[in-house]
Amino acid sequence: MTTTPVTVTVTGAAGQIGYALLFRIASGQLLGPDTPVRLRLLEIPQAVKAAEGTAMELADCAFPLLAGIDITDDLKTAFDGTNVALLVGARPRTKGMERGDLLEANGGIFKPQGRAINDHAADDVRVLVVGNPANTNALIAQRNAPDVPAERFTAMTRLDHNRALSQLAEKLDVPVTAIKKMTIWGNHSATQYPDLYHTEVNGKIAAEQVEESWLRETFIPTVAKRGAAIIEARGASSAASAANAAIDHVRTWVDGTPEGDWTSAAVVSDGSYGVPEGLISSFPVVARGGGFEIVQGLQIDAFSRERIDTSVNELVEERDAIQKLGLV
Ligand SMILES: NC(=O)c1ccc[n+]([C@@H]2O[C@H](COP(=O)([O-])OP(=O)(O)OC[C@H]3O[C@@H](n4cnc5c(N)ncnc54)[C@H](O)[C@@H]3O)[C@@H](O)[C@H]2O)c1
Ligand SMILES: O=C(O)C[C@H](O)C(=O)O
Repeated sequence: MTTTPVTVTVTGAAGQIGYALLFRIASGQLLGPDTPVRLRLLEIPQAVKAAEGTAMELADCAFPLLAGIDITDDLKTAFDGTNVALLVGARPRTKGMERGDLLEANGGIFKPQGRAINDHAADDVRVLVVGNPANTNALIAQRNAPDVPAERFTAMTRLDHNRALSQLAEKLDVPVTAIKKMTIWGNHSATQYPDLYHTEVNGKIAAEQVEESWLRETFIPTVAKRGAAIIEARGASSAASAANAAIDHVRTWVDGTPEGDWTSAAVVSDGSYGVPEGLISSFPVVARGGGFEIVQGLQIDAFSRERIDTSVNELVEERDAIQKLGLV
């Protein structure tokens, strides 16, 4: 067993995702059964007491791998020496709020967090942004952390990826383990493009095993609008499945993707597949040697091209909006 604990910072720790996430991190599901973790919980002052309650419950679990918990509303303390930063807390969209207002409100959160990560985090810090709008919040944080290698900032589309696996497995009546090379392209929003033209089910292309009408009229909208469907059904946004996807994302990032498969993550574009350089967009990625690499050389048909462009254009608009607001 490694003896030096890894410091994991979770923002929005008193929220619903925080509650579903922290116990799994402390039990070793994020970094494996041999790695002790020290948790740093960041909350706004009004929610620090609730975070303290969660910390009491964490203590009551007597997790052997939990080396300590700090709770704070101070950014420097939260990110001091952090190795893994899970940026979950965000300003939700409320009635009457325009997209620009949402980006501005989140800029007030992710700009200072990016700076604090830049100034205080460990040299090997890895950042996963979960709080919405996740891709653009990640871009704000990344651009405000110029000393941290850009590829350490990612945003979460693993939940969309997992949703796509599950929908396809149900349609074809196969276990999810029969499915490889699923891809989510673009933004974690309703414009995202879940792509079945490269996905393999038992070694054969998935798009050739389903009706085109199902793929276009059922599969894509079901995956892309699943978040809204959960909110409608639960009266609250997805929490346990979002926490699960965050665990999957970091675990894959650290451990690597299995041979012959890939996953989806929103990473800084290097211009691959016509996605403007610097945007944080979802791609098919493999994880190797502790980093994500965009899968190269896939043929993109006209239908997929249009779908990818639509989602990427939305990201371009969000980037332009945050530039105008002086957030990056
Ligand atoms: N990327 C995805 O796939 C995905 C999936 C589900 C939810 N989400 C998003 O994750 C975010 C969190 O969801 P939730 O259900 O846990 O929300 P929640 O409202 O239950 O919790 C959010 C928490 O963040 C805290 N917070 C707000 N501003 C903060 C700040 N500046 N610093 C630290 N903490 C702060 C709040 O006090 C609150 O406790 C939302 O933006 C949601 O839309 C993303
Ligand atoms: O919180 C939301 O708006 C939805 C969430 O991003 C989800 O995909 O479940």
